[in-house]
Amino acid sequence: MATDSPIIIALDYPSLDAALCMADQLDPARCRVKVGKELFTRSGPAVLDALHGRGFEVFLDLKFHDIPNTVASAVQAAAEQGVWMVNVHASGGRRMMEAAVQRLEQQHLTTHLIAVTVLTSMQADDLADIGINISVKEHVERLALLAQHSGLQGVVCSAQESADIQTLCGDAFLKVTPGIRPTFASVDDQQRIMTPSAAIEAGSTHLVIGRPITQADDPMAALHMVEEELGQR
Ligand SMILES: O=C(O)c1cc(=O)[nH]c(=O)n1[C@@H]1O[C@H](COP(=O)(O)O)[C@@H](O)[C@H]1O
Repeated sequence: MATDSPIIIALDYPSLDAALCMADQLDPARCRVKVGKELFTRSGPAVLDALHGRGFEVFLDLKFHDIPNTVASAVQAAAEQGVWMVNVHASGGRRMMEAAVQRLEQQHLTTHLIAVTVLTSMQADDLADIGINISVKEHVERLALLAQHSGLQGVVCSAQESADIQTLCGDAFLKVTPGIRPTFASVDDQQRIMTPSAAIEAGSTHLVIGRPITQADDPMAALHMVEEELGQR
């Protein structure tokens, strides 16, 4: 079931049962869901089947980063399981990203392929630690352009960079932004954050939201507040 909502709920849970308990409270007409490393490592492809069976479009967030052939094969495996979106790390480089794009094209697979630029938990000093001595903004811009030139459909970035990327890469290029923090939520381990409405205003096409909803005392009330902030309810 396709939805127009920009909201993607991060199902960061340690078991299939816990993830499905949350999914069963959600409506696939009102949001998409994201399966990440913890849940997929514990539950395997069964979680994808269960979520697809409930009508959800799924973002499989495994952030592949490896040699080109390995990443192309992993992206193909994800797409063959019918996921709506899958991601790689842009820092894996042009040849890695191009190999993944080519593989999807060769296999006639239409899964959206996007690239992580700089993780939303990172700041300039984290980049300096790994030998990158330019600003977060410059590095995100560089990786977004590289992803676009490699044929990807968009990037994962912080909403703080959405406006820049919109200017550089255009409206149609997807800006999938975690680090979303409604005013009622705690910041947790995120660094480059924005509220849902500010993120959309800045040009984000999709908002990834986890703990502010999944760890709320009343997750459905928290989701409702986000939808109200976005003028969806
Ligand atoms: O690719 C991602 O989804 C991702 C990239 C990034 O830069 N930052 C980031 O937080 N994420 C994911 O987005 C989700 C954010 O969750 P919360 O911080 O709980 O809202 C987590 O599942 C992260 O793994």
